[in-house]
Amino acid sequence: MTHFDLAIIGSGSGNSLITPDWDDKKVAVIDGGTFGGTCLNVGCIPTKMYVYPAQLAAAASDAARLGVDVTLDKVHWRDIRDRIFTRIDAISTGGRRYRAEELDNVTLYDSHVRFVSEHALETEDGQRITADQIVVAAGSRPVLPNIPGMDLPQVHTSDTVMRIPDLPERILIIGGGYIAAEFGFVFSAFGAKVTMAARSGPLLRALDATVSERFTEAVSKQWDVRLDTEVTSLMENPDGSVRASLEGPDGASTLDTDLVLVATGRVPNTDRLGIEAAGFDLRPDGRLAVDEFQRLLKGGKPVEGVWGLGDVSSDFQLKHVANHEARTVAHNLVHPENLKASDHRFVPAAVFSSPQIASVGMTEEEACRDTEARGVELALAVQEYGSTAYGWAMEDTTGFVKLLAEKESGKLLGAHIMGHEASMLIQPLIQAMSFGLDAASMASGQYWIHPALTEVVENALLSLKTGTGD
Ligand SMILES: Cc1cc2nc3c(=O)[nH]c(=O)nc-3n(C[C@H](O)[C@H](O)[C@H](O)COP(=O)(O)OP(=O)(O)OC[C@H]3O[C@@H](n4cnc5c(N)ncnc54)[C@H](O)[C@@H]3O)c2cc1C
Ligand SMILES: NC(=O)c1ccc[n+]([C@@H]2O[C@H](COP(=O)([O-])OP(=O)(O)OC[C@H]3O[C@@H](n4cnc5c(N)ncnc54)[C@H](O)[C@@H]3O)[C@@H](O)[C@H]2O)c1
Repeated sequence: MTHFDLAIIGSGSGNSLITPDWDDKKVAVIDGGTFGGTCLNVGCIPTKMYVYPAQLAAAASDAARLGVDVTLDKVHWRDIRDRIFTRIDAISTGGRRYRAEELDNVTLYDSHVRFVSEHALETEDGQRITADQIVVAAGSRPVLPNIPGMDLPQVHTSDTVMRIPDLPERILIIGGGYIAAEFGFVFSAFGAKVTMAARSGPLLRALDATVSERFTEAVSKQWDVRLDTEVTSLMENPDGSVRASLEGPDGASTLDTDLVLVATGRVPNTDRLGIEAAGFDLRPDGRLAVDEFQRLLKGGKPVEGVWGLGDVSSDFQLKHVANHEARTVAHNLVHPENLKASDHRFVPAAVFSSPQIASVGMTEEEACRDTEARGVELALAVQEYGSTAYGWAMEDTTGFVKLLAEKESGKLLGAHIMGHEASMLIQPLIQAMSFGLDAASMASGQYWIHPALTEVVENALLSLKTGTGD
């Protein structure tokens, strides 16, 4: 048995916990998968490294609208793939080497571990690790629906699809959430024929209804979207392609495809952690229960010295949230007398598809419920990109900013943007919500560069006509 001051399960966001505070202490980092976790190896970073060239490829077909003929000659899938993973694999390998070989106080275990009690873990080969403090940062993994044929080699998840040898001619994407939306765009921009089977319509239905409806409408022009459609089985054809059986609003049909991407959500990795041996509380969806200080709970009470962060315990499966929670834990590990709480009030998210989407705060439905319950009036504005000078320059017909605020106070409740660089345009709105800036002061208390696209945000704020306006 080896005892540590700190043991961290998971080298994704967990890896950032080893601050200089631990230089003189014994730390174990334990990871049974690829060093660096999801975001680096199979998540945010490689996907966005595909999204950017996909935007370049897609620009070719859009340019003619503006009087510029651009032809897309070829997408070099292998070159793109190798450029991406040469960079990423080196970061993962270098990070692993640093932890494994270059720090005297850190021991790296390349193994899955399970809890055997509150403060004790066991590796796959039976080594016991105990620690004064344990952080569970074990992430999540793709969930595979129970469909016959899921085990065919042509069936991929986001874990494997980015490393395939060649761009498929036809791809069937099962699911209508974030991963489906991003890969739908990448593969379609690269020239594959994309079909998306979404069990329930419209796509991205967890987002604000206007976004979800208008996104579904926009991408239905780019790829074949089948709403309210279940994939009931997958079978291999003699030529190596796959025949999918679909059950949709018009009844049963079949579809031949070369590759299937399953994007039907992710489950927290708690089922492989021996949680029952330690008795920690789980949420109904399998996440570890934590309090606002990121302490694991047992019987509803915080457990001394055991913490959870990121996808394994969070309400949000987002890297910036995992990073925020890691900063909370990093502080709390060394300041037990002055615990800091995580702040989940204004968590933004972006979907890097085309059109791009970004949102923060309440959806319209949530804001209606919230304002009604509090007896205050709701102000709502939708401003089209096409109503601003930059929107004219782009001949934009799909982009918009939707804002929700309390009418009298001008307090912003939600912001939803769809269109060019939505993930950047939303940042001042996140800032306003985080620091309590009301809509009218934000609109008129600063210059907005003319004729930048940010004017669409300025005009949306002005359109809200909230009580604090002139
Ligand atoms: C395709 C895709 C695209 C994404 N894009 C974005 C994006 O653009 N923006 C965004 O904010 N988020 C994005 N996300 C989500 C983001 O990647 C995750 O929220 C984030 O990486 C979670 O970090 P984590 O530290 O909680 O877990 P991880 O980074 O997954 O780390 C968990 C680690 O724990 C290890 N582990 C698990 N169980 C055990 C065990 N029992 N013993 C030992 N080790 C174990 C795993 O091997 C893994 O390395 C994306 C996700 C995917 C899949
Ligand atoms: N840009 C980003 O921030 C980003 C990008 C990718 C992933 N992520 C994170 O990863 C998480 C997982 O992504 P995801 O797209 O897999 O999940 P998701 O929750 O966004 O979407 C899952 C989709 O699958 C559908 N579905 C579920 N079971 C199904 C079944 N049996 N058959 C058909 N459809 C089914 C759901 O209706 C939903 O449309 C996201 O929720 C997000 O938090 C973030």
